[in-house]
This record gives sequence, C-alpha cells and structure tokens, in this order.
Amino acid sequence: MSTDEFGRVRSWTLEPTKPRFVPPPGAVDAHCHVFGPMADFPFSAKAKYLPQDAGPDQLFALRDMLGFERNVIVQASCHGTDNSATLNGIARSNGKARGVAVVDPAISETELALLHAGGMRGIRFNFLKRLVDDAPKDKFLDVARRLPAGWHVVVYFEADILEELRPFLDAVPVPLVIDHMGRPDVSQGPDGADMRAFRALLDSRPDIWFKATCPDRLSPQGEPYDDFVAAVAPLVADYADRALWGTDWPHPNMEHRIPDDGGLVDVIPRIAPTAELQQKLLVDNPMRLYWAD
Ligand SMILES: O=C(O)/C=C(\CC(=O)C(=O)O)C(=O)O
Repeated sequence: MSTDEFGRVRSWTLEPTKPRFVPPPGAVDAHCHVFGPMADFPFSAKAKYLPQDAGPDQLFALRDMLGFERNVIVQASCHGTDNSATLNGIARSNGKARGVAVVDPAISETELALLHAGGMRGIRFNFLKRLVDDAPKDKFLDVARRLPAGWHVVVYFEADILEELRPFLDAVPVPLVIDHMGRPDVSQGPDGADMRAFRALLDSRPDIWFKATCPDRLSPQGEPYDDFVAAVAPLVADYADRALWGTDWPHPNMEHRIPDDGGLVDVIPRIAPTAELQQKLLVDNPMRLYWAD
C-alpha cells in the first residue's frame, strides 16, 4: 500500500497503460473524482479516508492519455458537502467537465443556483455506511424536490439494501442515476438475483440510468474481469439508452487492489461490443444528462 509520511493513501496507479480500445470522438468519463489538492481544498473532518492529492491536472492528463474528451466529476465523500474542489476541477476544464455535488439537504435555492453556474448538474445521495455517517431519506427527498431544472439525483448503494430503498427511489421526482449498478454480485451471472432485482428497478421507471462501472470493485475474479463482463454486457445491450461509463479514478479506497486505468478502458468493447453501443454509452447518453444546455 502506498501511504505517504502524513498517512495519506494513494489508490491509483502512477503508470496506467495506454488502452487498446480507442473511444469515439467526444467520449465522456462520466464517473471520476478529484481529491484536493489538500492545501487549497482541505478534506472534511468527517472523511472516512485521507487520500493523497489527485487534482484536476492529473485527471485531465489521464483523460487525454485514455482518449477521452470530457469528465463528469462526482464529489467524493472525503470532501463532505464542501464542493469547492469539484467546482475547481470543473472551472479548470475549459468547459470539458461537469459535476455532481454532495449537499447539505438544507441548502438554499441561491446556493443551488451557484452550483448550477459552476457546472453541477446533479446531487449524490450516498448510502454506504463505510463512507457516510447518515443518509436521511426524508431530507434527501426534500432537497430532490428543490433542484434546478434539468438536474438529476445520483444514488450510491449496495445490492443488499435495494429492496429497502425502493419506496425512497420511487419517490425521487427527478431522473435517477445509479452508481455502479447498485453494486450487484456479478459472480451470480447476468440472471442472478442481484441483476434481476436491478432490472426490476430499471423497468419500474424510464428515467433511471446506471453506470456500468467498476469491474475492479465488483469482480471477485479480478482482471480481466470476465465475471463482470458476463453479468454487465446484457444489461448494457438491453438498456443501451440509459447506460453510462466512467473510470472511477482515483479509485477511492482501492489502495489494496489498484486497477490499471487502461485495463478498465479495455473492458468497454467487451460490455458494449458494437460502435452503436459505444457511441451511446460514451457520448450520446452522458451528453444528454450533463450537456443538455
Ligand atoms: O468512487 C466511488 O464511486 C466509490 C467509492 C468512494 C465514494 O463513492 C466516495 O468517497 O464518495 C467507494 O466505494 O469507496
């Protein structure tokens, strides 16, 4: 594990390989984060991990090396509800990044409008107990009702609480984007209980999107992620207009199994084997959600 003298952890490789797969022009990495830089954007006192700096310069260098053109920067839990590091990343992208914020549900309409002006297009509700202290559903619904026009809600949860979350998800009045497909057990295969439950969720509303992301987190087998590909490719084919893809760089909490970003990109043509599917996954779908205006 790579930890510096201040106990700060590095969860990403410094030597990602160049992928074989060449993304289509305009491809969007629709799930990534920035950490700090801490000197300018300190981490939250409630952060559950203390990462080394992974700022916009590193993110944009990786974007270019991997063959992508745009990023959607998702506020990571280590920055709590202070979105300045994410806003800084967006501001420095020359219009090539948009973001998803994490907010105190009591946020005012004026502050939400400022986030919109800074390039945010959604908010994230995180239900992972190892990442956040509480996830108040009633307050989440209150803020979801007050979002700027065109925004959506990103939800991060694990498969074992999907059924319990269904009434809450049903009540969210704007489009939903589900991080990492709600973390199914991909070793169950494409027809396993977790994928069936997730498909039932997708079938319940036409405006639920998902990120076909994180083979590194979800695959018990590890590289080359055959179990992930077998479980996820049918989902991308069947819900082609609702699938998004992202690197998840800098891979928070993955310091014990740091993925190769080039290897992650090379999973794309295995879950989206045709040029048409790749265009939707990497360009058309994220552009509809994040660059509609
Ligand atoms: O990067 C992700 O999507 C997943 C994370 C980190 C995270 O969500 C956060 O810190 O906000 C995880 O499973 O530890």
